[in-house]
Amino acid sequence: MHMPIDPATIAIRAQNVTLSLGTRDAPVTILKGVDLSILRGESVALLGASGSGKSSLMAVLSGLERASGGSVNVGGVDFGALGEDDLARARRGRIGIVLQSFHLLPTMTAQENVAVPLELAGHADAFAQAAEELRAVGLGHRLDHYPAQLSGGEQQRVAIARAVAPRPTLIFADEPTGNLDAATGASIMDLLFDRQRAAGATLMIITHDPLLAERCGRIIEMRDGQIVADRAA
Ligand SMILES: Nc1ncnc2c1ncn2[C@@H]1O[C@H](COP(=O)(O)OP(=O)(O)OP(=O)(O)O)[C@@H](O)[C@H]1O
Repeated sequence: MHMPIDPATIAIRAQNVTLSLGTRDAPVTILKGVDLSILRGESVALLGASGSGKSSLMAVLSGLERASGGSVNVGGVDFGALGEDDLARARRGRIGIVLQSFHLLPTMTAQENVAVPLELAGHADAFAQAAEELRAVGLGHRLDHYPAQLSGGEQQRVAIARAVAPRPTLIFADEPTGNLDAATGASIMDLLFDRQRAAGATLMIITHDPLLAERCGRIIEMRDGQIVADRAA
């Protein structure tokens, strides 16, 4: 018998999501009706050819981009029903994002980079907690270093510490190992899974690496703005 899924266990529900960008005269339809439910605690790999819409889907699911049609519900919150301020508030502390090119603030130390989202989320002891998070990713000896003084792998560790520090329920990673050599990338993935488990978070990773995808619990494949495959890894 098909059991209905308890809504409390659903981290993300997307229904018939479309996304059109470009100009009014030359609109480009990027997402063409995406239906997707992701359970709390799942780890999901998003695969697909370049231009298939992976980053766009992640942008919509993380509230960075608004869907043109359909609905996006994250943790029971309907993103489409929220104004800009409420959407920003809903995202803060709930969603952590790790990107391929790290996106650390160059004028801030590692500790300051990690402390910023904690301060925004209202943590009184943001700096002490940031140091703790950096120790958890093996960078306790690099607190006062600026991004330019860190290797790519170290910068990605800082970015992961920053993303997970506010204890988000959702972690999105867009090709988090894309700029790293294979060995460094593998250790970064170990770390990401470790921090996901520690936070009890749901994880979605965009990757071109089939081996990395197999380490996730579920693999979703996109083609031309649609989901064409969805299976357990
Ligand atoms: N602002 C925009 N205006 C118009 N088209 C866009 C815009 N942003 C993205 N696109 C187009 O949408 C399509 C999907 O892009 P997206 O970045 O989501 O793909 P992707 O699967 O993540 O690709 P990659 O693996 O190369 O990062 C591409 O054809 C891209 O050119």
